[in-house]
Amino acid sequence: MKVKNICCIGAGYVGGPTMAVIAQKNPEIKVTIVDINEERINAWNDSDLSKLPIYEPGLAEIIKDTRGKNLFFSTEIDEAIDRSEMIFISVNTPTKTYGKGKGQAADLKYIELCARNIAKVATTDKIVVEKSTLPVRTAEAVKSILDNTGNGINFHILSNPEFLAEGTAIEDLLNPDRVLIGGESEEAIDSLAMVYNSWVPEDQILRTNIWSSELSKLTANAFLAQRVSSINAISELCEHTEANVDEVARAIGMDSRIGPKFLKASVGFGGSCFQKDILSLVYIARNYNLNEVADYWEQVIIMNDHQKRRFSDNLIKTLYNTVSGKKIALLGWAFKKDTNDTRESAAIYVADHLLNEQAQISVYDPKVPKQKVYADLNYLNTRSEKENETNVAVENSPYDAIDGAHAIAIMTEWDEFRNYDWEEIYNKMKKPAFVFDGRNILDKNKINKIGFKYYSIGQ
Ligand SMILES: NC(=O)C1=CN([C@@H]2O[C@H](COP(=O)(O)OP(=O)(O)OC[C@H]3O[C@@H](n4cnc5c(N)ncnc54)[C@H](O)[C@@H]3O)[C@@H](O)[C@H]2O)C=CC1
Ligand SMILES: O=C(O)[C@H]1O[C@H](OP(=O)(O)OP(=O)(O)OC[C@H]2O[C@@H](n3ccc(=O)[nH]c3=O)[C@H](O)[C@@H]2O)[C@H](O)[C@@H](O)[C@@H]1O
Repeated sequence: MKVKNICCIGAGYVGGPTMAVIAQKNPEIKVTIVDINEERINAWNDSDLSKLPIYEPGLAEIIKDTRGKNLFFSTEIDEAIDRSEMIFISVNTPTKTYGKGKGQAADLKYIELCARNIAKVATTDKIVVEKSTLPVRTAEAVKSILDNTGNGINFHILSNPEFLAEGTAIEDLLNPDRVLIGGESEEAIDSLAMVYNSWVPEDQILRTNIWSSELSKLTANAFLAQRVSSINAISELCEHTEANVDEVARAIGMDSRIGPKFLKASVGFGGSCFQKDILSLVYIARNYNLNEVADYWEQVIIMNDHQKRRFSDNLIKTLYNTVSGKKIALLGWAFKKDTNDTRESAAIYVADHLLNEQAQISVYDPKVPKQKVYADLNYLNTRSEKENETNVAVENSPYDAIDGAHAIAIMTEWDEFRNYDWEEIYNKMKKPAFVFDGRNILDKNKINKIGFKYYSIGQ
């Protein structure tokens, strides 16, 4: 069946870019993205494209091309559901913060609400596509809700996990390594494959059973995160042995069996998904009493927490064992470059740790607004909002952030950081001027020559 109307529930980092590309590549399909968050929908509809709720290179151009033609953003959820033959569920699936599985299991309440909503309003047959990342066997629950609370119509459930990375979302969507579709109904799978076929070659559209598809998404993220934790583990060993982690990464990455990607040592991975998805995998494994499997994957998170912690511990130790009253400038707050997303960013935890040691923090990030920095710190609940406000300054210019600072900590690998006038920065800082490069982006020789005391990861 050729689909004419698509609805996507969830106008977030996945729903927005994914549907924008689907709309651009399928001008004959009307795509409506709906969300309960009115403010977010209004921002997607803003005529000023710099106000879109998500920053992604290339996204604004596609929105400009498609919005109002065959791409629509709306809060009229029921109407969009009933009008569409295919409904993507792209809502958030965060780690549970309450009850059974607290701190580990994925919270599926938003998924269930979507399923109930679809069942309630749908009057014609629907293909329901799981776009959100879900624990393996969630489709069983979704199907049960749809079949038991629906109006006697047919629902086909597909799993179509998303593999885009933030900062390169548009590039990843336009040139995916593969599109994965899991399901039971060949016809439903064909309908979704046809949507992607407008730009993705058939041999890159992988068809599997629904459980393999659900589990592949968690597995892919677990493997990617594991590579980062593996190289970060080696980075600590490098610091004790005079080996250089970037050289080690290059040497092993040239082995075609290992490959060069995802071997960049860092202050620790962040982002909304790696930690949440591994925790979800660990929880599932424990539920099946597979404790060795659970312990194995849990270690990836333990290593990542250790890496964040040892970065700030090292900074404090180097600053003569105290940062009390000292100004520490954090360059970067986003969890990686080219995104305004700060979820689980290492910067939050490093700042929190330094604040516990009574440091004065200043922050500069090219894309993260001031209120987001405070919201991230307040969410931790470590101290009062007032204290965060007093001890943290968020600046609009990097030169203001570093003015009079004892140390700089580079938290995000924004390209612009490389090109700053580091001589001027040096002149404006307290001496000795320390730089802790959590991303290994600066030229060590150049920085040392200026007079900085430079510390990087794994070198
Ligand atoms: N952020 C990323 O790069 C990636 C995320 N994913 C997965 O995609 C899913 C969505 O992630 P994001 O887009 O980052 O989340 P997000 O939090 O940016 O967006 C989710 C949106 O869903 C809306 N929503 C929640 N419940 C709703 C309901 N009942 N009805 C209507 N709207 C509702 C929220 O208001 C929110 O705007 C998650 O499962 C995540 O694991 C997968 C690949 C990449
Ligand atoms: O499910 C998801 O949400 C997505 O999670 C990741 O994408 P994302 O988190 O957006 O970004 P990544 O590029 O994977 O980076 C994650 C974190 O690891 C860090 N990282 C990455 C690579 C590396 O070599 N070293 C390293 O420290 C990054 O700085 C960042 O903090 C995956 O790469 C996507 O395929 C997946 O769809």
